[in-house]
Amino acid sequence: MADPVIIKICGIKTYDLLDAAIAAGADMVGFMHFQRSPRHVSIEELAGLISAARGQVQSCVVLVNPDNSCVAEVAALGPDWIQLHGPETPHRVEAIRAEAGVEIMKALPIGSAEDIAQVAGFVDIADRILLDAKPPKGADRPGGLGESFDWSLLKALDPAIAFMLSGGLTPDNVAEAITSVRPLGVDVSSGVETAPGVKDRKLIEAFIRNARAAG
Ligand SMILES: O=C(O)c1ccccc1N[C@@H]1O[C@H](COP(=O)(O)O)[C@@H](O)[C@H]1O
Repeated sequence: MADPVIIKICGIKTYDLLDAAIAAGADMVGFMHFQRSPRHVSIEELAGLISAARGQVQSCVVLVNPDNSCVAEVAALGPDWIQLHGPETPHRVEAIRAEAGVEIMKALPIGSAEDIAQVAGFVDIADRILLDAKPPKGADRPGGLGESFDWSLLKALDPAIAFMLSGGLTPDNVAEAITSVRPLGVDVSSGVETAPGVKDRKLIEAFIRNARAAG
């Protein structure tokens, strides 16, 4: 029997919604530390949220092209994962992984067949790969826009490469995403919100229920 799909609820800002995601059966929760995100939380807030998650659900801090001091500050809080969601090169991912001493998930933007080719360069360097929709030109952030990409592009990916899928997932399309793409896991932010940065307990529950039913 295949392993159950990993479910990550990203962009959690409050203890209430952290509890809701845990109660609904999330495997991972994500906390954004990126000023331009509507889901941004400060280092002080991160400290509390990571502690509250510990032992209950895996925690993941999402950073965008962080400098060494940011990596050190976040790593000191003891998250299970750091997600790198910017234009970090394989060399930089390797350096951050060594510096942080926590597992690294590298997000890669997919918008065309050429984007598939870059994935292989990160497979032996990151602990996990996350494939997300490429943001439109001029977007003010590299993710969390609720946009999906053409999943059929993934047919060109080496089937031995395991990855998590994100970008525009919702309670309504997550089952189809799982059955057609067969990802290692799914990651959602906008699709379980009523407005940017405002998570909804019922949408989190519906997303996890529908993902579990499919996966
Ligand atoms: O959520 C954000 O604001 C964000 C900002 C910068 C980088 C990544 C961000 N979010 C990540 O984007 C994907 C997809 O999100 P969505 O479901 O399409 O809204 C997810 O991994 C978020 O962690």
